[in-house]
Amino acid sequence: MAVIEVSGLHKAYGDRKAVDGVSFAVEEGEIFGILGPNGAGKTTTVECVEGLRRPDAGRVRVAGHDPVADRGPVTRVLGAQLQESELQPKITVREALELYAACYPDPADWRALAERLGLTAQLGKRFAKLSGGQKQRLFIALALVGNPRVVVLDELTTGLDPRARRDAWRIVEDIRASGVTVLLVTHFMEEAQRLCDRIALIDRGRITALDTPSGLIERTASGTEISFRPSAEPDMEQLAALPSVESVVRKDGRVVVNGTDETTGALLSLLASQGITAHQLRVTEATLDDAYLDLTGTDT
Ligand SMILES: Nc1ncnc2c1ncn2[C@@H]1O[C@H](COP(=O)(O)OP(=O)(O)OP(=O)(O)O)[C@@H](O)[C@H]1O
Repeated sequence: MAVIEVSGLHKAYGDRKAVDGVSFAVEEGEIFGILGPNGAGKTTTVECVEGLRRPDAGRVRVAGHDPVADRGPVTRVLGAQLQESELQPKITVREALELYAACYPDPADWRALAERLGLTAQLGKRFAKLSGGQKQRLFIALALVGNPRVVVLDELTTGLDPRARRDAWRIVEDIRASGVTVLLVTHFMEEAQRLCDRIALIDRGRITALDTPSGLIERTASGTEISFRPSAEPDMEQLAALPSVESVVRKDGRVVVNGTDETTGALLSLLASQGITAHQLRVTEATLDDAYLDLTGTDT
């Protein structure tokens, strides 16, 4: 069942079309990624989902409710970690959690939440004294304290060091495992590939592709590259006739075959049947980066 439905969403700031006909549906229990370069319209899209912006046109529903007209019901099902959030510098972690918990009719146990997010030792610490990773973990806790069905995480790991980023990824996986649907905005490929069940690629206000990470990668022109030094000269025509082969070339004493995952096994069997050994074998799979460049023609 779709817990978020967006169809034909348009939003402009003056003459600038920030979102230009975006449609997607997020299924209950998935991590759905919105991936795109700066200024693509990601934040504007999720702000319309959160009810923070009124769409110029189109329909948005969160658990069947209109986020602008039905503010109350939407606030009860949706938790949000906003991009570049701030709290009062002097508020402590405990005070922030208590304050936010008091805003909901059926809040989560904030102490258990703090424990789950590794914040127990920081409960007495003031917001201004927290590290970047601790601040982000607090914002995730505040997004979860209302026991939401859906949580929106916007640029969660921007500015975090690699360790804090990996900690945040584990937390996102844990949130999904607890049954909460996640709408994740990011411009990090690795993050989208690792976490998301499905990804909408957005560029200049439009969705250019929507698929699973592996589905997006399969669509890319750059598939699997297999290269090796043959122990004896192979028959290049036979190599070119293998399944899904796009090209076979000789380069610096190596044979370079471009194909798909299916090509690798067939190639190794053919070489074995001819008594040829593939020395220094390298198999390179396309990544989400390649798919992104192929599908949008833009770098992140
Ligand atoms: N309040 C605003 N007033 C005017 N223009 C805005 C406003 N907010 C966003 N824009 C413009 O709308 C476009 C989309 O911005 P948006 O923040 O939605 O993109 P984004 O994909 O989230 O980008 P980023 O990754 O940089 O946050 C951009 O060109 C941006 O400059």
